[in-house]
Amino acid sequence: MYDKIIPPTTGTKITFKNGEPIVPDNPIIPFIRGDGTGIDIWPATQNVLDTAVAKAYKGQRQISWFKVYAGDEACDLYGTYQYLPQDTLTAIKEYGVAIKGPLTTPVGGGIRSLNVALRQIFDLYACVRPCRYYAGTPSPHKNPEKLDVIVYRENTEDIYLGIEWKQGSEIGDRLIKILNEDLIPATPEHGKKQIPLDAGIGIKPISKSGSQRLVRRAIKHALQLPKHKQQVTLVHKGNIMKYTEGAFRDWGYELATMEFRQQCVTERESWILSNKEKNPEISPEDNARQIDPGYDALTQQKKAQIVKEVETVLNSIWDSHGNGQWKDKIMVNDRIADSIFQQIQTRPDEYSILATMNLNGDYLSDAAAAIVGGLGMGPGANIGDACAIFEATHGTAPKHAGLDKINPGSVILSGVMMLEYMGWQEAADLVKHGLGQAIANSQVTYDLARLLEPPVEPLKCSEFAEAIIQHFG
Ligand SMILES: NC(=O)C1=CN([C@@H]2O[C@H](COP(=O)(O)OP(=O)(O)OC[C@H]3O[C@@H](n4cnc5c(N)ncnc54)[C@H](OP(=O)(O)O)[C@@H]3O)[C@@H](O)[C@H]2O)C=CC1
Ligand SMILES: O=C(O)CCC(=O)C(=O)O
Ligand SMILES: [Mg+2]
Repeated sequence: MYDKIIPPTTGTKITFKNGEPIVPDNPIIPFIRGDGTGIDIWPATQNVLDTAVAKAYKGQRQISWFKVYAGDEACDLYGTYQYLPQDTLTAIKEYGVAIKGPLTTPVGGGIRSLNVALRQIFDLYACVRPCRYYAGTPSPHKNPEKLDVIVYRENTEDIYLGIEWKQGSEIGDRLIKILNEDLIPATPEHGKKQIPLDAGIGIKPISKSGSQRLVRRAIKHALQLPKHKQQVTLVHKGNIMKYTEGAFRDWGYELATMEFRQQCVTERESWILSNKEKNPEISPEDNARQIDPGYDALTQQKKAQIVKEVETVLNSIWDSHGNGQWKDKIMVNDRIADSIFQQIQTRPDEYSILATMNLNGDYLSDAAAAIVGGLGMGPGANIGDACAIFEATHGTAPKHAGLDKINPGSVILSGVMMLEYMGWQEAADLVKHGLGQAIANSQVTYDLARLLEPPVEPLKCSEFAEAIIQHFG
């Protein structure tokens, strides 16, 4: 079955039922060490996870790690350009749950991202990146503890599908010609627009099914959160990209109000309902005026549309959502992407789950991680219906590679997400506690040490892992 790797002789595989993992006490879990600082981070992570599992379950549960290869390490073993060998894909498919360090992607030319390829191959459509604050972590923000969000990033489409043509390539030029001469003129709303003849071209597909399965998972996750965090914000740049990003928003609302009608209320619905709660006699027109501040300046047709929206909401959900019942439902709202970048800084406590398309989520997860202490504190999970791969938000940080210096926190916390996904909450809690205590004691790596006031002597990557373990208690 395998060419150059041998699975552990003990342990069994994780299986899936209805999209959920069924985990034995001794699962075999493939891991990819990763390029660059992966060489430092992975041993530190494995040490912490194994010690936590041993302490929590006293030998009754244990992970059998299965080393598989990707990136530079894979080329060393399998030969030149063998960045993602079939062995690795076979192992992840067979064992279902895996964890990885970061992998290098060259800019401009060269191979396409191995990280993205893994997500696409295994259809890991939800990239889940929680950003929460650990007390004592230095941050450029005054109140970083107010940010407690989970970026739910669509992980398989958008421009990450990687369908693009280089400037000057034969097919790229043909495509521009067809668009300029045929397709754009045939679309009246595009007027006389033309694509510059010396452009590179990329395609941005956003599908209804892809958007809705992501939002479905985000809403299901919101249902598990404490009441005050039960909110899903659809993040988009739909004012500019109407049929991709705008459609993502519309499909998100459609899913929330069709599939989760009893559990969800949209922000606009909540305004309509609360207007009537405050003034039971309010006319649909006055209600419409209050939800749309520019109402009086609108055309008759637009006004009629909003009045109709008010009437429809009151007729369809007043009984189930009115009289304040909506306050116990999941709030689904939307924000324009550029605005959400400032909102998570200026009004962080107003947000919980941020459902995004691929590119926006990539940007937003780095930005949110920065608020709570930087990329060393940004874990992540790529989740599908029959597979999950856990990995940090950050990349290979090559300038720090091999120095036993980098912060392993993000991969360790990705391991925590994996333990929680497996239902091994006791071990996950030990790691979270140990990490929280280490940081609270200013036992931190260089990235956090340099921000502390006064600065402290940094721990090495491996020493930070040991400090976490010491604080298991
Ligand atoms: N999923 C993946 O595997 C990902 C892979 N990549 C790839 O990684 C490579 C390098 O990307 P790059 O743009 O440099 O981004 P990186 O995320 O690798 O690093 C950028 C900077 O972020 C800080 N940083 C990153 N990781 C940590 C950490 N664990 N602890 C503390 N600080 C950290 C460092 O800042 P400072 O030096 O200031 O301390 C580092 O120089 C590229 O090839 C890219 O494509 C990128 C993102 C994700
Ligand atoms: O794959 C890469 O090189 C970058 C991916 C990335 O930035 C991310 O997933 O956050
Ligand atoms: Mg990124």
